[in-house]
Amino acid sequence: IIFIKDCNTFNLPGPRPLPLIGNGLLLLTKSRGFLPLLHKLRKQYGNVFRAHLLHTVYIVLSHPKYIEAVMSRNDLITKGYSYYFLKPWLGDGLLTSTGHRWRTTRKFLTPAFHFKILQNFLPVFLKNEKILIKKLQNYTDGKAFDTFPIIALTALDNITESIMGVSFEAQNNSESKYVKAIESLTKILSLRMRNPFIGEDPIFNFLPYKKVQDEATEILHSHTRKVINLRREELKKSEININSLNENSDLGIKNKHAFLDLLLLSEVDGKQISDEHVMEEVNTFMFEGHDTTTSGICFALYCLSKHPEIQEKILEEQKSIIGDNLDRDPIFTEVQQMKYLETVIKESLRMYPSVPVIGRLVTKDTEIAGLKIKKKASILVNIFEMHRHPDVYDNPMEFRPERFDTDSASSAVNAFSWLAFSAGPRNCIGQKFAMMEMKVTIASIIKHFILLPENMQDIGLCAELILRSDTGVKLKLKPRDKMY
Ligand code: HEM
Repeated sequence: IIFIKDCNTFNLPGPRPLPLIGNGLLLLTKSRGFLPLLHKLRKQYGNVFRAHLLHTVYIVLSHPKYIEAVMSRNDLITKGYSYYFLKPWLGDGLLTSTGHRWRTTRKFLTPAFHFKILQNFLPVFLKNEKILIKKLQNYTDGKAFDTFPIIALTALDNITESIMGVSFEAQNNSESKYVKAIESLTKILSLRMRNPFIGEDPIFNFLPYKKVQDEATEILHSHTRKVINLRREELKKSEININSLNENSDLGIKNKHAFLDLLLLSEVDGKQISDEHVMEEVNTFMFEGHDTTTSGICFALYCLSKHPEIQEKILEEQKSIIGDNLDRDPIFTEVQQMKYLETVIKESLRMYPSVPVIGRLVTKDTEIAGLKIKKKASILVNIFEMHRHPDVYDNPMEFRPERFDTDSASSAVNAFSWLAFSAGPRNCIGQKFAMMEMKVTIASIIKHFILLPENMQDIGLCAELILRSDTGVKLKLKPRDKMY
């Protein structure tokens, strides 16, 4: 009766809920079935539909008309129920927190991602890209291989050495417990998000998944503790203190390891930041800062492997910026000039957004684009579906970077129809960092190799917090002739 009342209250189309379980059975899919299921439901019920998971109503949006109305609001900043599952791992870090805690932390951390600080990370990305290129030389035997585990280590080194200011050289250790723990934990967390029964703590706590989750979380937390302790030791030995953090260098650049140093040395609301808060932010940024860019780089390489002509255009752009000696490292302003490469990355993030679905919780009765939404509803913004919606992008399955060429008359991309980095107050704080890292890494790979497609038809996309593939994001490599 409650569900029938709910259906009427929301006055939205959607599958008919069963007593108690709602649409729980319908949504019980394997990881690779989740995005196709949301696609099927969108086709059946339209750009906004509802589904019930036990006691929670989910409102799924797939069109900019509704999505813009949610993302641009300052009072819709609380994350949806699904983020609850992230708490044992990320606590109240920037991704999962809300209210005063989120506002003060966001304001305090934003300067750490200023472009003047980002310039200092270019040498880190260039150093790690060179180690990656050496490793990739071992994959030129003509066989297809999965790029994900290799790029994940590069991205992990990039985030730890830049914003954390410490080095573990994950790329030189082929087995990274950290990367493996993230993979198994995100699998369990996404299962809990999809499966309402496993989502319930009293059931989950008795399942073997709980033990796997606890073990993986401990591996991740102990790695984070190591990062923090190492940086603490280095700070003790160095001249850096709260006063030097606030001083600008000649270039107007604050301390280059601003992120972790800020957390360790500064005060918020008149108090030193607690150890627990520091842990939560470091866990959040280690995860958000490497798994997302890994997914972004791997799917971009995958798209490029199917488009030799686009690889050539990237190479042409590199020559026009760097000159004929492509072995020379780019400087910061040159990375910013790589506009064509940027359109390639945007187009690849359109088709393969690293974060395919995001959620918000409605904390008071409200109206969104003419829809009356009741308190406690959970909104799912289906970025993946919107990015492939034929009403939003013509021929959406065609890989066409020119869509994002701002000089071209045909580029008519509305600000809210490309949401790879989300938008509004809770957009991605690391987007400039990510774009620079992806440009540096992809440009270097294209300069050294020709990417060839692997013949498999089905890439088995899985929305496991981050977009992955259960078959691996595969391609083949051929060394590029040095004549360029
Ligand atoms: C291709 C790379 C990336 C993509 C596609 C991406 C995408 C996103 C998206 C869609 C959100 C919104 C999530 C939500 O509302 O649930 C987000 C938030 C966030 N991202 Fe990124 N991200 C990327 C890289 C990074 C990097 C490199 C960092 C850190 C250095 C980072 C740190 C964060 C944080 C901390 C948040 C939460 C921000 C807040 O709520 O205030 N991301 N990102």
